[in-house]
Amino acid sequence: MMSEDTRDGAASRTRVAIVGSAGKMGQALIRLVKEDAELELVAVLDQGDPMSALGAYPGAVAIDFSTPAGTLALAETAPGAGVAIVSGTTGLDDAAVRALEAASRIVPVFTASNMSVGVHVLGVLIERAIAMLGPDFDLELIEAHHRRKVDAPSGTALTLAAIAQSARGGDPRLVHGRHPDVRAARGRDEVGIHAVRGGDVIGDHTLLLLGDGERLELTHRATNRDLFARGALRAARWVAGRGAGRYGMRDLVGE
Ligand SMILES: NC(=O)C1=CN([C@@H]2O[C@H](COP(=O)(O)OP(=O)(O)OC[C@H]3O[C@@H](n4cnc5c(N)ncnc54)[C@H](OP(=O)(O)O)[C@@H]3O)[C@@H](O)[C@H]2O)C=CC1
Ligand SMILES: O=C(O)C1=N[C@H](C(=O)O)C[C@H](O)C1
Repeated sequence: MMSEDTRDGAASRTRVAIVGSAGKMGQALIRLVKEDAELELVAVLDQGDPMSALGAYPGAVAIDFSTPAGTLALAETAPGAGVAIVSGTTGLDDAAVRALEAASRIVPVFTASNMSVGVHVLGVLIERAIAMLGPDFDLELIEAHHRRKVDAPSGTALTLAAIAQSARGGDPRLVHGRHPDVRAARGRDEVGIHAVRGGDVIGDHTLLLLGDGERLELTHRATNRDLFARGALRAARWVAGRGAGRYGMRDLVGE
């Protein structure tokens, strides 16, 4: 754990700690926080650093892009430290999900599987398109990410699939990929979901709405990780000083 000295005049700035600081997102966040006059970087934590160090920064916001274990440790520590949470970590296990929920009864907890406003808008468009097209269009979601991503499907794909399932109604089941052993036509009440991994793809998400004689393709492509970092910093500014509770992109940008 490295502590950063508080600079003169820092009192009015939002103090942030970065969890997962040595990672791809952590590094982007540190760079952008240092460029932002409204933010003050007070601590950086990565694998092996004691989360208890957050106890020195009550009122700060911990921004977490790490792993399920990192998120769990943060969620267990932040309430006692009086630190708000902004977490973008995906592929969380039940323990981390439960710990975030428990933490939100004591401190503000902002979570989003994707901190891009564009992806939030994609979710709104998906909801609207499904409502307007009706049940005769088949829904298949495809995501692509870099070769180092460990969770699949992406958190974003799961969020968008849940939006699609809810908009379709009737409890359609999520079908992961198509397997050669399963010889069957596509069911009507399915949402297909497919993960592609390779190269340096930052993050692509497409919902195919496949009808008879026509199809729609709703796509978001991220071309830079700063996109997600900027969203997380906006969330950190927004969440600082709020009451305990659970918050997300809808609270930040509306709809
Ligand atoms: N919501 C969003 O908008 C976005 C979400 N993400 C998600 O954020 C997460 C991180 O992504 P990315 O930065 O690409 O991943 P990286 O693997 O590059 O970085 C994760 C970092 O967290 C560290 N870490 C592991 N365990 C802990 C722990 N217990 N405490 C603190 N730090 C820990 C890792 O250390 P070590 O390498 O030693 O394990 C690593 O330095 C992923 O879940 C990803 O899906 C990513 C981009 C956008
Ligand atoms: O691991 C990544 O890189 C990303 N993860 C998030 C996800 O799982 O949805 C968001 C973004 O697509 C990049």
